Amino acid sequence: MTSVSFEKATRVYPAMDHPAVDALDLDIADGEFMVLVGPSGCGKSTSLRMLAGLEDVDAGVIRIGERDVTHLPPKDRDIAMVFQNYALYPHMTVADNMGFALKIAGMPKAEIRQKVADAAKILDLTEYLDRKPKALSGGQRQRVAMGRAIVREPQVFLMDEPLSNLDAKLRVSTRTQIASLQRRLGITTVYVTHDQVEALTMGDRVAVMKDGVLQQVGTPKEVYERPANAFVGGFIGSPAMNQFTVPLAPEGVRFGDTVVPLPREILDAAGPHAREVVLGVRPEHLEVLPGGGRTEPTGLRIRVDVVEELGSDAYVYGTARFGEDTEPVILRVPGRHTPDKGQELHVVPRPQTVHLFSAETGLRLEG
Ligand SMILES: Nc1ncnc2c1ncn2[C@@H]1O[C@H](COP(=O)(O)OP(=O)(O)OP(=O)(O)O)[C@@H](O)[C@H]1O
Repeated sequence: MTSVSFEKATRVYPAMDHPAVDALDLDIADGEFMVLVGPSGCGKSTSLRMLAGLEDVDAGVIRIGERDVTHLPPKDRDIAMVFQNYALYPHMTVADNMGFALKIAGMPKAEIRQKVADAAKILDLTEYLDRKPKALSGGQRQRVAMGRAIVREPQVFLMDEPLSNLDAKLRVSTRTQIASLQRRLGITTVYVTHDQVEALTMGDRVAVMKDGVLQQVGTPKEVYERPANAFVGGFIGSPAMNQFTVPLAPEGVRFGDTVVPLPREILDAAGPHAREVVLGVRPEHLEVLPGGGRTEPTGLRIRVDVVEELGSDAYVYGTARFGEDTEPVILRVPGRHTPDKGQELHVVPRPQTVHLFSAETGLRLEG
């Protein structure tokens, strides 16, 4: 059983006014693929480096399985790390790069050869074993870096943005390969990325961080469907969730000249003194009201600025007017109903799809 746990793990770099990682509590199960995700500077690499033993832990404890590894040197942790730049030795062949750690550990040559051959087969690298890294494509180099980690049969894989040097198309295919390889090998993996799409498509669970603080841990579906706060709501999902600060009405929230009704428990959760809340609506959950009817159109008025055709769907980038203010809005509409630039639309959120966050704390308001 190789679980990993961070227990109030903290790293404070000298000269920083807040911890780079602030009392991180995170349990990763045996065999789990956990993705740490967040914007640049949120502390995800520092968390991974603390787990690897490459960074001091100023407070708290880190465990791999039952072992307290907080102050163990990297070599005694039974981990293998895949770095962003792959860190391959240019003068060595692929086979020597992959077997290097085993050679240092004193493993007999025949055994090394066998392990390297097995890993090369899994990674489709057999025909490249005698080449030097410079004679490989970016994707092949990435696989050699993976191979070097696999041959060590570690208890835990650590990966820090391992796809960032690949072009967009290769990144998509490689992330599927890594995720299925991890599932086949069943080795507990901690993976760092700033790319939320990568996080959602690869992770069994994702841990979202901001400013050194863990915001939410959950399955991709959980963090997408029930973001714990406005930050997670805005960070997870592409294009981003629309967020509007709107006034509360007795039965719901005022959205343009329409009241969007909300269940009593959610309104109560906003608190007796709240006058405003943050309404989060994903682009696919804003419905365009039919125009040209006899009744006055209601909802929120939006002017269309840009339309991005995707074939089956289109993204509509517009501007909404809120009293004196204007706010950018993104809608996803079926391709056959694409509006024109400059057109005015009236939209309302589909019932049961809105997210409500406190205007003061940003926390999700629950019923
Ligand atoms: N060696 C260091 N000395 C001082 N500050 C550091 C050091 N390494 C990182 N930091 C700071 O700690 C914070 C967290 O950095 P970290 O590299 O963990 O973030 P990250 O989320 O991985 O970002 P990125 O995606 O840009 O790599 C940042 O504010 C960064 O500037």
